[in-house]
Amino acid sequence: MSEPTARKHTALPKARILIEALPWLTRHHGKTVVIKFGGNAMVDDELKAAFAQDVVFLRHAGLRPVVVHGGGPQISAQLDRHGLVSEFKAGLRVTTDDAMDVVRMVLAGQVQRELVGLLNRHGPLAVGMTGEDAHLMSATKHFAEIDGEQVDIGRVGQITEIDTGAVQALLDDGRIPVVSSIARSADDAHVYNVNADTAAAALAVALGAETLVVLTDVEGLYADWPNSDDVISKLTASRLEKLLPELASGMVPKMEGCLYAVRHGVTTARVLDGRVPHAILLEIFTDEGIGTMVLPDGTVIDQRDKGGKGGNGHQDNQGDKGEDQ
Ligand SMILES: Nc1ncnc2c1ncn2[C@@H]1O[C@H](COP(=O)(O)OP(=O)(O)O)[C@@H](O)[C@H]1O
Ligand SMILES: CC(=O)N[C@@H](CCC(=O)OP(=O)(O)O)C(=O)O
Repeated sequence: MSEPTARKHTALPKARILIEALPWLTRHHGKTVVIKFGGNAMVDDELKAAFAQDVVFLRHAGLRPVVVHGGGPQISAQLDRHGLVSEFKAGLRVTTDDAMDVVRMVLAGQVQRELVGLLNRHGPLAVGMTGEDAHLMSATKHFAEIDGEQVDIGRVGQITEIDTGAVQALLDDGRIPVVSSIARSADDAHVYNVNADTAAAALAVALGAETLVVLTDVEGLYADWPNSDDVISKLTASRLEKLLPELASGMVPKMEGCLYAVRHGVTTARVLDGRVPHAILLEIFTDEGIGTMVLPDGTVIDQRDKGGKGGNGHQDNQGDKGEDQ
């Protein structure tokens, strides 16, 4: 009759793992988390399935997850099939009227549908929408700024207004909104292409989210990219602001989005490696913080403050203290 005891012992590590999550479950319960799922982190089927599991896990753990997705590589591939070139200026796609049709078709008709399908394998949870639906995102024309000049990049929008009503209703109903980064035009009958990082950050602020999570295809924000692969584990808004001019194109909208989010009420913004399976669960529910965490200025971070504001396994990065306080 010793078997039940032996079985209990073998299961103990699992219990420890669950208990490790307890402070995080307590802290995040009922909180809104906006997750940006990016194009380059989105190309592997196993990773996509793991991402969907993580988001459903968050929902069942009592959080209110909202997914905003990109699809840059998928858009570029489809434009190529149509014989249209992909050109980026200041990190944004130059979007002609023809290209806009393709962007909308790929994001809303292909990428979003796939994500909704993956999430709904776990139950009737995900509902897809674009920024056009129920006036979720309104935008006006955005001009890229290159060397101090305003450059016309076509139908690229800057968000002017967010109406969170439909998203809040879905969240209140226990659903997982999956949002494509296309905005309705505030001034004509057409739509605008919005960078998905920017859209996710704006939505996180409008929803009063606790956390913005941006998945990408690198470990996090590198301190001296491309010369070194030292990841900045944690930094404050002011330090990030100083680093922004040194960042290269793909990271610019991500880190600008993180900065905007923490400067407008979001408690933490995190950039995570979407190539790591279950990166979201590791980040949110374990002591091993991964990736880069951006915190509002003046946040006091204590490694022992498990489950407290900003206190998971993220190590202080040198130079992070003092200059930002
Ligand atoms: N300081 C930096 N730290 C990390 N990545 C950087 C940095 N500066 C530029 N990058 C580049 O930004 C890329 C991420 O942006 P992007 O490819 O647009 O991501 P996604 O497709 O996930 O939205 C990285 O693959 C890297 O090449
Ligand atoms: C204006 C602009 O550049 N829009 C992006 C929208 C998709 C996106 O942001 O996708 P990723 O997150 O995968 O890069 C684009 O057309 O590629």
